[in-house]
Amino acid sequence: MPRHPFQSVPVPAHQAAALAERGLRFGLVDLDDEAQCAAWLRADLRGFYGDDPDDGEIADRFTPFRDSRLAAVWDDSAADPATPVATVSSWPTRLTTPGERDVEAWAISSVTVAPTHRRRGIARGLLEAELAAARAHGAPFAVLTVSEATIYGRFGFSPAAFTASLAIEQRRATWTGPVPDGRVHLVERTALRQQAPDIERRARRGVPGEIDRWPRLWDRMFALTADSKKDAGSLRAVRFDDADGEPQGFALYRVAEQGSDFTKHRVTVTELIAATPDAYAALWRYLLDLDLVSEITVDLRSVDEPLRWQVADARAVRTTDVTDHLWARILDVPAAFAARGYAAEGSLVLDVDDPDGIAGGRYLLTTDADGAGECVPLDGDAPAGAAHLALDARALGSLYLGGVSASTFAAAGRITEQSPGAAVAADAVLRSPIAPRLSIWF
Ligand SMILES: CC(=O)SCCNC(=O)CCNC(=O)[C@H](O)C(C)(C)COP(=O)(O)OP(=O)(O)OC[C@H]1O[C@@H](n2cnc3c(N)ncnc32)[C@H](O)[C@@H]1OP(=O)(O)O
Repeated sequence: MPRHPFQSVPVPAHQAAALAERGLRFGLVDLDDEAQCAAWLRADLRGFYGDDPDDGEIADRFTPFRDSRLAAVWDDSAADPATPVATVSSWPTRLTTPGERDVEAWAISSVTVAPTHRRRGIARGLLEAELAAARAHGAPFAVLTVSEATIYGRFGFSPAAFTASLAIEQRRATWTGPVPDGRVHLVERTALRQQAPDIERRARRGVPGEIDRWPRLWDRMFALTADSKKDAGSLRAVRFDDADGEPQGFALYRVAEQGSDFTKHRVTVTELIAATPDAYAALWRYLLDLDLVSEITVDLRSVDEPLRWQVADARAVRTTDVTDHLWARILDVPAAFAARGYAAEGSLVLDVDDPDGIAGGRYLLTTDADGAGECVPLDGDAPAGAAHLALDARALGSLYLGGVSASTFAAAGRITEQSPGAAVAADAVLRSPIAPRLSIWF
């Protein structure tokens, strides 16, 4: 039985009919049909070149999908008709927005089309059906993380939050930041697993771009799932408790030897989550003080890490990669803009072009000095004094979390100022003091 109503939102009849004309069956996976679920999982893993799971692994690996809506395309004329030739999964999630707010978003994942069936418009059918399902559910956004940056723009998605990978030359990175009260404890990872979601919930309130994590993701992060247990031995866990003994942050890391020189271990930080600046400082200081270490690497960090400003030699914290990570597709402009906070009082008119006919129109966004905003469709002319911009739905999706400036987009020719100085005025209103970031793949 589906556990949630959204899992039964059907695929649109016209999409199913279009694929049926090509001899393909498009529909939802029956979550009560174990064989169908197993075949869907195998097709999904195959699509990403993952190992084919053995029968004993299937139930465990399928666990998170029990809370998702799963759709598939089957080709009854294929040699193995039971295994889908295309897969997609989706679920509603909370997306953190500027001003410590959040909005519902429709997360899309597991988009695969079998190599034998590619470039015939099947993924287009899946994506258009997902956007229809998201709207039927009432989500103002659809979000995803991408394997390639060239696929999803055509469906109205655009990068909205970014991540950085860091390589830290540990001996040059002498700690000069604060030394907070409280203690870092080496802890047992299964106990920390229970505390981690609460710490993360508090930590992510201030970080636009984060979405809900799910239980199996946590289990995997702590090497507690069948497929991650083999790596459990090398995983180290530390927790920071504040002066009152309250857990406020934790880090997970692995230490590996580099050849025969025992002074040059490499530390890979797999997670560092801090609900307070003290926890952040204490955990980084702990890592930078580890003995016998030459390098610390970490992925999926903010593009604007305070750490850079907490070490003696800022060049010891090297950014090795910056990439788009969360892609967003705006579906309901008034609902989306009512669900974030604003940096300043202002009045913006947005002329939004959306070739898919989803989010287009003229909107008036009015924000007050307390950071609240109201966004309504506007029939007439822009009010006097309002900053007036014309842009497409993708540009709007990128601006939404405050991670890309309107001025940069104006300079890039991606938005047009309809009133002088409109981009700078929009930046004053839309900017986020915390760089948007998403710290997981989904
Ligand atoms: C959210 C996620 O799950 S991200 C993961 C995406 N999946 C993967 O990377 C797994 C490996 N790749 C695949 O499974 C498939 O190649 C997919 C899903 C990327 C594309 O599936 P297809 O059925 O071949 O795509 P389809 O034929 O519907 O193409 C739709 C459009 O995207 C374009 N397109 C498809 N694949 C790509 C690509 N890799 N790069 C750029 N454009 C692409 C097509 O040209 C087409 O453009 P148009 O409709 O504007 O003319």
